[in-house]
Amino acid sequence: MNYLLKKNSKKYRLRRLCGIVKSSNLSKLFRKKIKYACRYIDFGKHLNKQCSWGNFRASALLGKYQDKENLYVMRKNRFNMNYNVKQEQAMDNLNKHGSGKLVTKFFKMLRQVLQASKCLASKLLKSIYMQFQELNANGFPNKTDLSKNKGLISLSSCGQQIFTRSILLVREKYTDAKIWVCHTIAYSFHAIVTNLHNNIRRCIGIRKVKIEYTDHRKRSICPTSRKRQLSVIAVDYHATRRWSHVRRGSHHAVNVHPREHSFFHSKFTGCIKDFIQVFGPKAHHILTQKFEQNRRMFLFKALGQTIAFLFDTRDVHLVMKAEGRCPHHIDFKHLRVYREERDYPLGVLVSNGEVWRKQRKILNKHLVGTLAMARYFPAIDEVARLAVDELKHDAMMKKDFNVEEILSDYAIEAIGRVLYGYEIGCLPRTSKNDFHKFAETARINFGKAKKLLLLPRIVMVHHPEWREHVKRWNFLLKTTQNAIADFRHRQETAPCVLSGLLHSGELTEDEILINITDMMIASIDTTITSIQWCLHELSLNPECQQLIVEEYWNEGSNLTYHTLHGLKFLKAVVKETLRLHPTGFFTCRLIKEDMEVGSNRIPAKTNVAISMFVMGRNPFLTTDPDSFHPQRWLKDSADLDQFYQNVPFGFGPRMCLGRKVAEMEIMLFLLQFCRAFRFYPKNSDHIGHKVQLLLVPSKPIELILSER
Ligand code: HEM
Repeated sequence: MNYLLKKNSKKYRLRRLCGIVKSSNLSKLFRKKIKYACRYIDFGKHLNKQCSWGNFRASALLGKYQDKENLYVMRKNRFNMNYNVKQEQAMDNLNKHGSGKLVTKFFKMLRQVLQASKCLASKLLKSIYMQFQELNANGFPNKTDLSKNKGLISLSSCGQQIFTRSILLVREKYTDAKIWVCHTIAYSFHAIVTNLHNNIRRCIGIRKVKIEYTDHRKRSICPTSRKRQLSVIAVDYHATRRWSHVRRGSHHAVNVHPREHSFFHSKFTGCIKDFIQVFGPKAHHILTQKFEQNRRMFLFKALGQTIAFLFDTRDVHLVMKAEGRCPHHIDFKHLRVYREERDYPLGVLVSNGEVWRKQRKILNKHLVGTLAMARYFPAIDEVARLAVDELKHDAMMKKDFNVEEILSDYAIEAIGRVLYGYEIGCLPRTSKNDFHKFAETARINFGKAKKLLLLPRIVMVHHPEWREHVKRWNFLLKTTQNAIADFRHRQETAPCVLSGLLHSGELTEDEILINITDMMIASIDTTITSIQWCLHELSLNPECQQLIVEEYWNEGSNLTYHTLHGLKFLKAVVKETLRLHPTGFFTCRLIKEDMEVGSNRIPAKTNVAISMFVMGRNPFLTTDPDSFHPQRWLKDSADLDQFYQNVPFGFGPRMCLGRKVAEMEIMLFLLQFCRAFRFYPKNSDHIGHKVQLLLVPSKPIELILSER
């Protein structure tokens, strides 16, 4: 019969109620009274309907306490605790009407209660939501907080919406957290939880939820037992701790176990528009939005490609731990196809697996060790001084100068000296040469790459842009070939990467050609942009400029590679700038094995992307994430969250090959620049970000310089 009635209709609920009452050994008269009284009961249109249904049913069952005393106890426990029903009014009613009319009066009172609860429940909802917001802002409770009772949130057993919302909030942060619920009345709780099922499923985007009722010793318990009396919800951070401070036996633990869920049915899937935007100028903005919505992961699936963006440091750490000896990078298809068609080796940037590992090991010897870096220090220091001298000269002659132009010359010359060991003619400035053209071509290539990257191979090689791409790459390789030939003709050069590679004979000529070209390309724009951002932040914070200079004088003016690394504040300025403005704003890995991210399973061979921009500004990892505050890096910490806040060069064995060179270039330029000038922004315009494969300033950074 019930099934013929529309679900959730008043009549349907009534029938169900009667069914319950029947089974609870009540007198015939009592059942009749209930039936009658039900007509007057407000089912809580303004509340979540199912939620008032849960309360009502629980309350109705309690109606079997027919004597005055018990009703009072029930009323006190149940209603006064949660709904603030006026006790005296209820007592008056009881006294006036006596026990004969008790049942009818009980339902009248219940109606009042439900009406009163409308506004109270919404208040409660608000307050619990606020508590969660506060917890969100201050970080979720950790073990210590839990033991101090922080993180306990009182919850009305009626608050289905609240409960769902709370679970949702908790799950956003800790998907594998256990949710502990201690409740007022097991009956109503069970009803709510059963009804909640659907809501939870909808909210957290999983298909099936298995709910287990266990006590604090993990023993199964009957959900309909009526022993428990407390109304608390809390989160056990690592699901290892028991609620020792909650009275023994006074709570139930409800473990919400998501059943295994297919990754490809995740509700956090972006549409094709999102996917294209992720390669557009507002990509950083889109990712920040997705992070705010989903906190943990977001999936872009379009044009035959799937990328899962991970936002949580724990997941990123898992990726890093699982990547092994040979991390698999995203496929730079446009470069790979060009090289394969011409029988060139793929080089360290494009290759994967053992081929990559072999080359990377050899290149590491020349670009990563302290010994190698110390050898390049004098050359880069000299180029930094030359660049600042040029600026001083321009300032003295009151010439119009462009910091970006000088920075470009600096970046090309500095990497040129590291790779080739001789002056490549960009600083001191002379006329434009092939390396200027090389940098310009590389820049164009960077900008156009995304168009080709999105196309399938067969379409890509027939696209008009492909011909241009080939021409540009022919030029880039030719320039490197000429530079290598030039190196061979020279009698003497400073220590450099090329001499090391040629002498060791570990790489073939073609491998050297491709890797040197890639390194040159990878270094120029990344370094220019990073220095620009540093200058921008320092111009807004003149006290930091002063601190850099003071630190330099305190360390003693004899600068070497080792004393440079003693300049802690300068280092912190670079770190803080790259946290706020990571030039390469995301990196990718192809995961080799299935990975669990909360309730989702990411299958092996999926591209996983990690956004340094989003992680750097994650409010859960640091306080005041949008402000420039280098001091936060002055105390060393082994904290995982802090580590992943600052990964502008990537992480693991596949981390940027030129990290040490880039850091040295940036630090030396800033040091010389701050020693020479005080500088301020030319206008007060806000400078935002724009993505051109790299994260660059949305407007040119213009400075006013005054000599120190
Ligand atoms: C501030 C400047 C720089 C930034 C922000 C930067 C950033 C990055 C990032 C984020 C990656 C990907 C790392 C990963 O996937 O985990 C990368 C890779 C790479 N970078 Fe840099 N980079 C910079 C300067 C340089 C310089 C100066 C060189 C040249 C010596 C260079 C050469 C490379 C190469 C060859 C790779 C590929 C490494 C591999 O796949 O094994 N980069 N860089």
